[in-house]
Amino acid sequence: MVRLLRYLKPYSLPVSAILLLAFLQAVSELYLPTLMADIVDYGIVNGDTGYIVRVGGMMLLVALGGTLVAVLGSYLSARVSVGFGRDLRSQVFRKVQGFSLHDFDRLGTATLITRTTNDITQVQMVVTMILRMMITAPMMAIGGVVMAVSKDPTLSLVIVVVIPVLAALIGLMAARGIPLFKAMQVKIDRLNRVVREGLTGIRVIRAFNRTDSETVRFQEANRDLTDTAIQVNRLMGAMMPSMMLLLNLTTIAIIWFGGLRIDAGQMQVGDLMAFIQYVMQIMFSLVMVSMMFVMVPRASASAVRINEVLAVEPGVQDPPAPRPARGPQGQVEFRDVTFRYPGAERPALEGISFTARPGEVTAIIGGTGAGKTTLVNLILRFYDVQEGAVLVDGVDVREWAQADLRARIGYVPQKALLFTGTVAENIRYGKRDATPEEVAHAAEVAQASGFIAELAGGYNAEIAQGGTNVSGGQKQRLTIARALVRRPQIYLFDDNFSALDFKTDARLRAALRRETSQATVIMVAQRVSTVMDADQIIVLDEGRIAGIGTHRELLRNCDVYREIVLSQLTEEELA
Ligand SMILES: Nc1ncnc2c1ncn2[C@@H]1O[C@H](COP(=O)(O)OP(=O)(O)OP(=O)(O)O)[C@@H](O)[C@H]1O
Repeated sequence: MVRLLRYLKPYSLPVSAILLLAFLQAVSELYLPTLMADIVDYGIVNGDTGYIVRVGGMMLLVALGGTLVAVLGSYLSARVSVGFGRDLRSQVFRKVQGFSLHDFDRLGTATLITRTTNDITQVQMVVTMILRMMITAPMMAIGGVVMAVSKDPTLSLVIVVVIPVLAALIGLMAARGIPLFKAMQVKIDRLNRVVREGLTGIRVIRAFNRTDSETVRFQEANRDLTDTAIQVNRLMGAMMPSMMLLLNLTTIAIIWFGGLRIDAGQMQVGDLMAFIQYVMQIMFSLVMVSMMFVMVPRASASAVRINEVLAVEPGVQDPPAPRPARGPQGQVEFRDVTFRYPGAERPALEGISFTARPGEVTAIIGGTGAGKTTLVNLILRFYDVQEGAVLVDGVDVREWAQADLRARIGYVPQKALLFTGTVAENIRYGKRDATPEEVAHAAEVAQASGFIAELAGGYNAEIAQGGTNVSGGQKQRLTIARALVRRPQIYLFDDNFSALDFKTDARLRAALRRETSQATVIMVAQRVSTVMDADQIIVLDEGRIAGIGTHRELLRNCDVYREIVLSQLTEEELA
């Protein structure tokens, strides 16, 4: 929690102002009962109307001043804590953006969302409280004790009895409340995860008639959170009445003993009235502190979760002095690369060596799980290799600045992903300042212009969240256009052609050949017809290279390739 407070640094000026205002507010509140006591003891007892008016006026002024500083203090602390929350959220978001894919796999998306939103809100709320109470509450408590003792030391014994009872009550509440608050955050995480899966997987859930079981899963998570929230609220609900009971009992005790002292002529009525108010102030400030005791543990549970994210050292980082590229533009080379996912038994890729040259098409073919996507991910440096090296333009990808490396690459992921926005905006994602002509050209090459023209609004047609209002093949072609518009030196196509029919696939590849004649093209594919005219084909089999060559060469000397070809030919012939 304390570590997060450093994000308050930019607000040191308003924070100082808030603390000063809180101090003034406490002084004014502590002064008021004394003025009131004076009115009663001197003004009323002596019947001195002039005195009453004078001191009454002063009371009004002090109260007005107190109100003003309180309003200003609240305003400033609201601004500071909201700003603090905003800064922290963007810091966490920036950090998460820099995560390697390992970090994402390890933490999980649902908890990252809760941590960026709900957890930060918890901390933000406590920051507001701390700002408002850090000065006020101790000052009111200590000042109240001093003032009460100065009014009547003997009657102050009541405080000595009441405070331990109050402390015990607060301790009891904290002991029960803190574990509950910690549990709340974990349960919110769980609910978020269930909701996310339930919403993103809605098609699969419906297709498999699992709506009921998903609803049950949601209800369980929901009920679990609700039960804990009810327990928390029960506790908070019990807290206020018990505190008020104690306050009222204390007032009765003070009036009782104070009355006896007034009877005995040892105390004045005004002083008794002031005394009651001071004791109230002491107890209220202790209640405020107790609220802090309850809120702070919840926020510190959140703070720990936020710090966990901020403390992650991204697995993939830029080198201190990135090396400029040398060698031919766009060349990709794998030098004896071995890569293993954390916790995996065997490497996903082992002893991979090949070179993909500019002006050539390098195709990668292999069964499912052969390691094709992994290979593409290594070129983008989504992961770092354990052995060997991946070189782009003759420089190890670990020595590149990640942004420079990726700026040279036009990547089309296996799972087509579009963003909310128009068709044109989605294509322009590849190049922010692309002209309408460039966008249209990219769409043309990607064989997307035909269906875009048929969309209501054409290039300005809105894409729904996740691209659900276009077909799988159309989505794929838009993601290809997005990569083409960059005109990069390296194209990475991760199995994007299987979603297309044979005719579109062939047309697209012919158009691509013209467009990418100078660039290095690496394409993962499932269909032999897609890879047949590639300059070199790499056959992957269980993470190893089973053969490299042209279609003809491989047919002659690579069993795995021949098997793939035969299996597909038979399928096509049968069809
Ligand atoms: N994030 C990950 N964590 C752990 N193991 C993974 C991860 N991603 C892939 N793997 C494993 O690595 C191996 C290679 O996977 P990869 O996705 O590269 O295969 P692929 O050839 O692209 O398969 P497909 O054609 O089905 O897409 C598989 O055994 C897979 O289970």
